[in-house]
Amino acid sequence: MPQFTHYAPPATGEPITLQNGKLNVPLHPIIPFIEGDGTGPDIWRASSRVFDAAVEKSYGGERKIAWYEVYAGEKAFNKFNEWLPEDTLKALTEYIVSIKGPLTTPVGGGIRSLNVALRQELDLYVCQRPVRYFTGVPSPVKQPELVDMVIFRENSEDIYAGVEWQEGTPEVQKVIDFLRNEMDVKKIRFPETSGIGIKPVSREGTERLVRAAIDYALQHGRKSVTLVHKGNIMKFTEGAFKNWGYEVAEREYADKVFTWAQYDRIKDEQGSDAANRAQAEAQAAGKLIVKDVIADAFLQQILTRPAEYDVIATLNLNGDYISDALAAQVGGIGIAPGANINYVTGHAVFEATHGTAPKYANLDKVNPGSVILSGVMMFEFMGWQEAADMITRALEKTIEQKVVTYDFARLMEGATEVKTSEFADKIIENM
Ligand SMILES: NC(=O)C1=CN([C@@H]2O[C@H](COP(=O)(O)OP(=O)(O)OC[C@H]3O[C@@H](n4cnc5c(N)ncnc54)[C@H](OP(=O)(O)O)[C@@H]3O)[C@@H](O)[C@H]2O)C=CC1
Ligand SMILES: O=C(O)CCC(=O)C(=O)O
Ligand SMILES: [Mg+2]
Repeated sequence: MPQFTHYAPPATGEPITLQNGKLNVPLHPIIPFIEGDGTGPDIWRASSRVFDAAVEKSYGGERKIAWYEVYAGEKAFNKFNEWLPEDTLKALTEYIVSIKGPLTTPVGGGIRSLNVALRQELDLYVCQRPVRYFTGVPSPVKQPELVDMVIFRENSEDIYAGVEWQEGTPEVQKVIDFLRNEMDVKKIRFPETSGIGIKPVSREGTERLVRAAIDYALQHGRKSVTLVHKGNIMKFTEGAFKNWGYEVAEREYADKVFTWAQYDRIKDEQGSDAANRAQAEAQAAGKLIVKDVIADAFLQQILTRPAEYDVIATLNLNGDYISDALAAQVGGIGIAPGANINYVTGHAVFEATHGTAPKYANLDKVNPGSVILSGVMMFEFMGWQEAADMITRALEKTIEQKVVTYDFARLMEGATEVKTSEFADKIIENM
């Protein structure tokens, strides 16, 4: 057990451990949580009551979470003069499964984004974000129920790695000189006034992400995994992501998948009819289809043909944009959950897709649904399926009763608008 300097774990409760690649969850697991900034405290107060009630009602007192508050963001800075204290990293590492609210990005600090820093420190290489429709939620599209996707966003590489240099600094000048003088780069349009960012995308990073997406799809009986990329332009990063994705699928899942790369090879050698036949046979045999689409086409097709997409594997920045776009399509960011996971070490930090929504801080106003559904994902990850299902059913019922927070109420006819805390009360009542 590591030594904690400022805040120690609760006296009762036991750690979750990893044994032979499987999580071992005790009856009273210690689970660290970060309340979050802005609307985080309002949302956490409401969500944690829902979690405790679901566990109590599902297991009659036999199981109970020992919550362990750890600090990051503004609360950590105000208490300890640090944005991301060492104790927090130790706790998230030691106790394996944790949950957090949204965190503000410090202005002018050394840390670019606390969220990205957490993902990098724990090497949480998958950002997993399921997107489905809940009956009754106001949506801007005609058939939101056709959206049922799970995004696997690469969480450790890409332009998000933060390798960039500011315009006008000696550092950026050095990089530009290197590119021009040693790498024969002639295409930087305004070299004297450019900032430069570097986009690393690796074979290992791609393979572990695509592996996680395929494993998930196979375990959950999904029909396809789509690699979303902009490889026609960024050939050695996003294009390589596509190629490496197909390679790992064919190499490691040969008897379980049929890829569009295979389709193309059959088409080249034997013609379209043979390729279509091969794909139809693979589908009839229950094989998972691994396909790809260019990111801009994907963003229009999720609106025009959402039923064609299922599990999505994509790079970091594409995944960030796609998460919010799909969340909006099924009714908004207020109910968009997520998780940052390392499927090898078992480490997982659950969190909403949205940010701190600072203009609503301390108004007890915003929708806690995203964090509540992130908790559902956490319970599923822990194998506490009964608690997860109880929350999902109660949330569905509450929305069907049109008891909703402001974000849904403003778009729904006949809705009863409630506060964050009252929404949680109603969910608990509906359990
Ligand atoms: N993982 C994380 O911790 C993340 C942190 N951030 C950080 O959050 C801060 C604010 O970012 P910003 O770009 O404003 O994005 P936000 O997601 O915080 O807010 C944008 C808008 O989304 C809507 N919204 C967000 N959360 C909710 C909710 N729970 N219920 C209902 N509506 C909601 C609101 O819309 P409306 O105005 O229409 O009511 C809000 O104004 C930044 O510092 C950013 O870096 C951002 C993303 C993720
Ligand atoms: O860390 C941040 O401020 C933004 C992160 C983000 O937008 C996301 O994870 O979706
Ligand atoms: Mg985002």
